[in-house]
Amino acid sequence: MVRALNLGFPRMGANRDLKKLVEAHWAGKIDEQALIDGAAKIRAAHWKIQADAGIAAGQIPSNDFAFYDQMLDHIALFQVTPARYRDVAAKAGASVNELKTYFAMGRGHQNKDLGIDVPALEMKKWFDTNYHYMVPEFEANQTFSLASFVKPVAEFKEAKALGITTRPVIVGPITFLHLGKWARAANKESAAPASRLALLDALLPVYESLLQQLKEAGAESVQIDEPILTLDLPTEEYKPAYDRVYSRLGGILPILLASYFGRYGENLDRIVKGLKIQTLHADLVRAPEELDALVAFAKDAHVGLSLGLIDGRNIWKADLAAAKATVEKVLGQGLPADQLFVSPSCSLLHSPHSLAAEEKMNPVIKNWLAFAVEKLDEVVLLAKSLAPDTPSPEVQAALAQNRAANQDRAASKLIRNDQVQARMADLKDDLFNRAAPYPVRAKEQADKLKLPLFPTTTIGSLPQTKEIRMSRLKLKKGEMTEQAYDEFIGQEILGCIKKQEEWGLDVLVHGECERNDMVEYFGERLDGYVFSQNGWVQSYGSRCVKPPIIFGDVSRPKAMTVRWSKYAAERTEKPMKGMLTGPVTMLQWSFVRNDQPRKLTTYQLALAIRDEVVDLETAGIACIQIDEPAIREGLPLRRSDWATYLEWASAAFRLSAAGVQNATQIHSHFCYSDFNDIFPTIQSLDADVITIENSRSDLKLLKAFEQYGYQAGIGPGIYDIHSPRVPSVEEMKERVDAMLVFLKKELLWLNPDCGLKTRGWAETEAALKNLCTVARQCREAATA
Ligand SMILES: CN1c2c(nc(N)[nH]c2=O)NC[C@@H]1CNc1ccc(C(=O)N[C@@H](CCC(=O)N[C@@H](CCC(=O)N[C@@H](CCC(=O)O)C(=O)O)C(=O)O)C(=O)O)cc1
Ligand SMILES: N[C@@H](CCS)C(=O)O
Ligand SMILES: [Zn+2]
Repeated sequence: MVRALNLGFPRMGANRDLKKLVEAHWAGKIDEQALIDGAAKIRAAHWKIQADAGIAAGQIPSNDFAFYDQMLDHIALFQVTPARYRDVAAKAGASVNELKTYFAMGRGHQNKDLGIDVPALEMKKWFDTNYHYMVPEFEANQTFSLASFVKPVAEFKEAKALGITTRPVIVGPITFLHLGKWARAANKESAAPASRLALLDALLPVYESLLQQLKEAGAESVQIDEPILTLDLPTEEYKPAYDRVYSRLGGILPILLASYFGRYGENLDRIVKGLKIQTLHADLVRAPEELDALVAFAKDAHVGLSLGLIDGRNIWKADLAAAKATVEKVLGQGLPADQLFVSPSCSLLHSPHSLAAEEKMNPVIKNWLAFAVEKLDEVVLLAKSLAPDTPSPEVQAALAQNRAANQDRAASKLIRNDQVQARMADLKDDLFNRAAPYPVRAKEQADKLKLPLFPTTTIGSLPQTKEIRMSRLKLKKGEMTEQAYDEFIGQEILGCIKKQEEWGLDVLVHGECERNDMVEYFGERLDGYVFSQNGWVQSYGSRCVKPPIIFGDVSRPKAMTVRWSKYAAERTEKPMKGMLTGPVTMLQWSFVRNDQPRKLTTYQLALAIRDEVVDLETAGIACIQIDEPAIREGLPLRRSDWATYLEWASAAFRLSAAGVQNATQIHSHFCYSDFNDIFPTIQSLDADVITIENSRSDLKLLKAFEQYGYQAGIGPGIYDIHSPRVPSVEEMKERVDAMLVFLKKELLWLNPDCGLKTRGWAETEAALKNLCTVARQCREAATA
């Protein structure tokens, strides 16, 4: 029998229960025991959903739960907690336990009375997803040991007590080391070895002990996630490491080795071959072309295969007939059915919980979708359809429904817009380029905007207070009229303008208070998009996003932002920045149609944004920012695939921006500063000003701007907004002076990092006042 298997389930719960639980705990509204009990209830509910769906015994994951992040769980489990967090516990005494230390690593910890002020660990994108993980930090002489609370064992036992046999999931040792970094101090000491794999000797015994404990607790197998196997890896270094790890761990428990988000490629032959594993999981949604190689590998190595045929990264119903045909092909090649599993392509962490709560969605489109709970049903249905005996009438009916839904989608008039198609067929080259080169534009912009040296601005959003979010909730529930909501938003924008004028900022923003999210807001206003009521996906910690869904050709029925931008611009003498989300980020942070290449969808988005850019200009907006924070995260995981992506991503941005006059200043923003490997692409965007998140990065990264002779405006964030800490004038001035080593003063803009929406007003106000003081000091120094 081919069996149904799952790799991971979304943690947040049907109603973002985990978010509410941990945030209530952080706010001091519930104690630690209530948090722990609440989390156990969420886990129990999720195991039951999977068991009830029919995921086979032993194929349900455990330890996929985390209060904050799975990598952070491993940091705590292996006691890799950096000393500064252990100091928190020491200073705070008994009031700080393991869980508090865990949250301190996730979100930082401040207690002025006790002299504690530690920022969070670094956070990074999890591969090409919109999920973020906490980066483990290693000392040169790092030691590892199991914490007294062995979470994977505890959760396995917890499920077992509920009558559910699970397979614990752990992040593999090589992925754990690869995704980590050397602590700064270790970096400085030349004693730090070149490769973090040097730490394997110390780490491996801890994994052995963990697997041993899992075995003693009754686990029959373990899932080890090694997603770095989809990356380019230096074989000569990684092959011996993988051999060593899996020969030792594979001797303790049967291993399901899982990689996802792409192909194994040459790593299959060069690294995975010969490893002591029982089953190999492959993402056949991202890499269907790899099937034959996988089957040959599995036969040769006598290894089972988990065929990841149900898309864990998107929300479309699977084509179960095609998936069934794929499995039958594998069976036809002589792989025994009892060594075959059908599964989601990756953990369902990246899928929203369930469609059940979607009461308002167009039922025609809803019928095309599957969220996590529905994906489990697909996996199980696929397994049942492969049973040797004739499928039951229920199975046949469900398969027929699946076929009908996919046929309905393919033939639907809803997905096609002839006007969009006509524009797409007529994309002339000049649409992709500004009328004049940068130096000409810069002069016209300077004449128009008359900005001082070191112009100051922010990245767009200002604090989204509880009051703003509650007003939006009331509007949604019909408890507030649209008129009252609009009046409220108008007042909020006015407040934002007054504050910015008072502090002395040069280019103002309206504050984005009318937006729930920088992608969802636009998705709600574009045709070809549908949005969910409850399709939340974890982004980091307790923060979630609700990606809108692109189901058809994208177009803009009417202006999306002009009303509030114009309103704001008319209420100040200072330039007001229009604020848009760029086409690549719209694509990257949405669920995207899978029936045409992503490039075409991005160009459609670019045309819609282009129309908005032109309308903003017509409305008198002289600076327009097109945010592209996700352009780098969209980079394919394999270097050989980069060039194609970068070419169309850059073209899409230019298509969105190039419709304006020379005197209109196009800004763009990126949430990262390490451009070294894609700098020519950044240059090719031809923006007039770029702002980047930089305060937590090494200033040396700015060297690329000098090296490549960057000539346009550049605003590296001069303070970190991720903490309520207010940076002093001196501290920011020092940072600006250090930046001037790499950047010409004529090009430098002064701004904070992005994301002020997550901050409160008190610290925002104090920090931005200081930032304006720094600008004044810089100007005085430059003219002295
Ligand atoms: C820049 N980032 C973003 C990414 N992706 C996006 N799609 N958007 C981004 O901004 N990826 C990279 C980073 C990730 N960073 C963040 C930062 C912050 C959040 C965040 O704050 N998420 C919020 C949800 C935002 C939202 O949609 N808010 C709605 C309110 C929804 C809601 O919860 N309402 C409550 C009532 C209100 C209340 O009690 O506060 C309810 O319905 O019960 C809105 O403003 O209307 C979060 O809370 O998780 C995400 C990613
Ligand atoms: N304009 C957005 C960009 C976030 S990446 C903001 O300021 O929050
Ligand atoms: Zn950003």
